[in-house]
Amino acid sequence: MFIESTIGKSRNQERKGHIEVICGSMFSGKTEELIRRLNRAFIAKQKVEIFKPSIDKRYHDTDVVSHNDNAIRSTPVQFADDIILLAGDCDVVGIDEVQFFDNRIVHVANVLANSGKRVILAGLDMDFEGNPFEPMPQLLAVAEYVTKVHAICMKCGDLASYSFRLVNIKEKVVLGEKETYEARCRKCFTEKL
Ligand SMILES: Nc1ncnc2c1ncn2[C@@H]1O[C@H](COP(=O)(O)OP(=O)(O)O)[C@@H](O)[C@H]1O
Ligand SMILES: Cc1cn([C@H]2C[C@H](O)[C@@H](COP(=O)(O)O)O2)c(=O)[nH]c1=O
Ligand SMILES: [Zn+2]
Repeated sequence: MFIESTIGKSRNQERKGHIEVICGSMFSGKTEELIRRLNRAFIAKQKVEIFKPSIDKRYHDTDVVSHNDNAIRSTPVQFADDIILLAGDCDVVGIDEVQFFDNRIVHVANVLANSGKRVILAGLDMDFEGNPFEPMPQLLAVAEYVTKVHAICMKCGDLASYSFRLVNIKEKVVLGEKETYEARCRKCFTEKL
């Protein structure tokens, strides 16, 4: 469990920026955990700005929505660099589906954290082939705090780290939910490859 006791100081105290990454497979609870942290920042009366890539319109045009229907308002952005201006003077920046941004998101996360903001990023660490999903490896490298969450394997009930694609499409980016992907453990993921 991620411990927040040393972070998220109130607005009047001196703030040190940092980067948190929440990663894992599909259905592992990344968005739930992002929403949980952001809601606690709201409760602490911190100024929070939330973004997602505009490509992600699965559940809602603007809101960040989890697979179990938790939602939080967000601003969709096309380019990672847009986030720097839009974040303004906020204390906390949350970004979901970071795997859909290009490598500029690494620079953007560093700029925001260097200016004193708490930056919380959630995204897939692996694609449907089990390869690292760029730019997540770079974000994991620059983050101060990394949380890997796990889904439940739909084949055997073990912990799952992989997102198995159920349809025969080879492009890396294919938006979808349960009809297109299922969470699997390493054994169940690899035996079907
Ligand atoms: N195979 C699964 N393992 C765990 N949770 C699942 C699974 N399939 C559906 N869910 C649901 O997905 C929710 C997590 O959704 P979400 O936070 O959107 O995940 P992520 O952002 O990692 O895709 C869980 O609380 C649960 O209700
Ligand atoms: C594995 C994989 C996933 N995607 C897409 C499918 C979903 O639209 C998102 C992941 O959403 P979640 O909040 O993590 O459930 O990414 C993809 O485009 N390519 C892939 O390889
Ligand atoms: Zn399994």
